[in-house]
Amino acid sequence: MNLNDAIQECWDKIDEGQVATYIPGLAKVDPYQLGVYLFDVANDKRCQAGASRVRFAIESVSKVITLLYAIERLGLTAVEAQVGTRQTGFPFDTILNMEITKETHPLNAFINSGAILISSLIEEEDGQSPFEQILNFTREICNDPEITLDDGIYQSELRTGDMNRSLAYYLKAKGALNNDVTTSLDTYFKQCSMMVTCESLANLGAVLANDGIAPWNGERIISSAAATYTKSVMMTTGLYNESGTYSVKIGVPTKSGVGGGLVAAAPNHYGIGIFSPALDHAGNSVAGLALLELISKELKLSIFKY
Ligand SMILES: NC(=O)CC[C@H](N)C(=O)O
Repeated sequence: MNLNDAIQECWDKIDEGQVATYIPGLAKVDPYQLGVYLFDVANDKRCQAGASRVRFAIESVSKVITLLYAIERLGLTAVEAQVGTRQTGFPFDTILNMEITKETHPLNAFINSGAILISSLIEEEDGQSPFEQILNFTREICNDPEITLDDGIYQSELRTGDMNRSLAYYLKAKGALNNDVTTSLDTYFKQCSMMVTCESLANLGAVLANDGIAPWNGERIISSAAATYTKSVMMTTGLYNESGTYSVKIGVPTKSGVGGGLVAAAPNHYGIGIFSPALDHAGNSVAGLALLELISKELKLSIFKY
């Protein structure tokens, strides 16, 4: 398929969304950007188009990476004991996700409470802070040594992160947080502020699509069980309350971030990274999802159909 034509076809969708304004560093981003990077795992081919080399804040796509890292460090059983795999009927950052259900543990790892909890599971090791370990792991699984923290975004997250603070204190009050509130939140804010490209996310998707093995060098980065678990959770909760909508429309495990990034992993086929910062009401990239839908249909990627 011609990716440039696909971008043209989805371009007008940008006008249906808005960049995230609740984090000032993201409000400044030009909405008129759409980029894609495709990593064909089966045939070891890559192609890209549009704003595929632009760096943007990873935001909630980092929740995939910290989940994988926590599973690698603690084991799947230990992580499953701390966080659920259920959908929520509420936005990703609300305390209702925990208060309504009266559960001690967050419903899943991709709402903010679940992600803060996962970040709290990672402990300082060999003098490396939890964030330093996450950054190193991100560079490895995204095959991108140039990923760094953007201080402007990080400061922005700190300034406007009171909702996340309330979630962390709530978790602490319930006895669910594994580290102190300050460290857990700092790790979370920093992981959201890492700067990636479509290629970095396509590489992450490619590892997941390839059952945990990096297709660029044949080395296993994560266990098969971690890859399977994470893809399942991406399918059911990766696009928040719209996960069901896109399960039907796209049918590929996908995770979004409010920086406009999307990572998709089509098992045994493709790792896909997409960037377009204008978001829908749920916090998902509007043009990005339109483009992913087009790609999924064209390349026959839905896991439910083929
Ligand atoms: N959905 C997202 O990408 C949210 C991440 C953002 N840093 C927040 O905590 O609100």
